Amino acid sequence: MFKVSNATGGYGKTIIIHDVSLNVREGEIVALLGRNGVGKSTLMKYMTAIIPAKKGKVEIAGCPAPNTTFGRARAGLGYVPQGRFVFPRMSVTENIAVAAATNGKNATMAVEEALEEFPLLRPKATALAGGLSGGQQQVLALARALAADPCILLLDEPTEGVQPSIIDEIAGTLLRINKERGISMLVAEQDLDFCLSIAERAYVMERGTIRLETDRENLRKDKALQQELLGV
Ligand SMILES: Nc1ncnc2c1ncn2[C@@H]1O[C@H](COP(=O)(O)OP(=O)(O)OP(=O)(O)O)[C@@H](O)[C@H]1O
Repeated sequence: MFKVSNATGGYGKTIIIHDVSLNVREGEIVALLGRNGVGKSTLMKYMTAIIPAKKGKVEIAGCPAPNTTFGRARAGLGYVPQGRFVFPRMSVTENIAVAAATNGKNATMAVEEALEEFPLLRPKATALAGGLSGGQQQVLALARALAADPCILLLDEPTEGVQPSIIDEIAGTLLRINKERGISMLVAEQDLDFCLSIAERAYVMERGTIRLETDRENLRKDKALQQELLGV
């Protein structure tokens, strides 16, 4: 349902990702693992058309993806970037309303749905997003992405800067959304345990390429692989 073929791109003349191909099937949660700097975020920026493609193609729900970031969002590609990038000077509800507008959704309804789905945001509804904790901003970034009704969600290091006690909650939330709404997910991470708790399948990146594709059981068992590719 989401497919990337021969993705090659980077910044200016510097190519960071080389011939990357992967797919996420309907209803699946797939991890994109790799050490710092291997190109996970760059690949996500390629998928969302934030950086231009030198080569390769992206398909969303079986159709060629539009060329622009906005077009891809409208085609059903949701994105929670690394560092979350909530709009800090907007309130929680304004952050959600802006995202709903992307898809021509009724903003009031989208805000109510989000507050229903993520009750911890309700007491903060009128607070500025910039004043929330890391975990709360992560939840807001997720709520914002969901407000546009994506069919596939890309999450870039959702556990980064989040207290360990909240990481399990984020895992539970992603599993619930996946199950209840059937949204497929690709999750870029360095946190192996987090990935093992949510993803059935994983791609492991090394130096801008996919080094291997594996499943949860193999990844869990293969300590040598964990050490070599992830340093854990
Ligand atoms: N805006 C940019 N301009 C130039 N080079 C960049 C830019 N962003 C990232 N890079 C380079 O691209 C390479 C891959 O970085 P990227 O952030 O994609 O890796 P990553 O696997 O997501 O790592 P991390 O876990 O640290 O986010 C690195 O060498 C990085 O220095």
